[in-house]
Amino acid sequence: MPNASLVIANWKMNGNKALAKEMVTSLRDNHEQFQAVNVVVCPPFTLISDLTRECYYDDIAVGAQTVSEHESGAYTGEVSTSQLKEAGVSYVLVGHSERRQLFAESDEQINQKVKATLSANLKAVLCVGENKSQRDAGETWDVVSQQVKNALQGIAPESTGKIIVAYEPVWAIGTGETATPEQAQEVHEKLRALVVELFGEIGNKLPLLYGGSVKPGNAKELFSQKDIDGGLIGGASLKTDDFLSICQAAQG
Ligand SMILES: O=C[C@H](O)COP(=O)(O)O
Repeated sequence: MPNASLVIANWKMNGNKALAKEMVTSLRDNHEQFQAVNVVVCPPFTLISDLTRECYYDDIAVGAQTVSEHESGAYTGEVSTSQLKEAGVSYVLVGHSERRQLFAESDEQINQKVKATLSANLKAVLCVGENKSQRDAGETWDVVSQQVKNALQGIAPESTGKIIVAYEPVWAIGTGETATPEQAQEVHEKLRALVVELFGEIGNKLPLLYGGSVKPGNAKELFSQKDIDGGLIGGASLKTDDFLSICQAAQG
């Protein structure tokens, strides 16, 4: 039976004002069906104010898809943690595989972004995951564990309450090829042990999300796995009905 606590929508470079309104209206109207689930929507920067304006009296939080590791200054095109905070953001995705691949974000930069996010008292959603060739070579856990260790280097256990880890196998992102619940659980179980090793017992409370072609049809089974506490949803979060079904599946 699913008992997932957190579902995050990542709209990537999609969406518009109409979708922002439609999504919030739909989540609001159906909220009693997923009361036990924290729902976060991460739109493009330009739609953050639309979402925060619509959500401010609801139990829906707004997130950003990335952030600068710098506080302010001559970084054309970047957005800082304090600017996000002022805009009403409470979650930040850090180290999404598209940022790593397409924008060459390094482990060191991701570590700085996690630190900047936590210092601003925002929640950091650290994204990790192996690509197809790494999985085929049997390197999944080496890759994932190293990404987690590098990103969380120097983070004090006191910050654990503001960290979420999202396991997103790159080969499952936007491909329709979901990790099986067993494949996902296998990595999540190791992730659970790793965060306990890094932070102590409090690591047992750190939410571990699965992402990668989560759909209404597979969400319930994925969310039923012991160490899967919710999902990071891409494509299906752009369709109001699908996203709603996934939020309902999280509650069980
Ligand atoms: O951040 C979300 C993930 O990249 C998953 O995307 P997807 O659900 O379209 O596979």
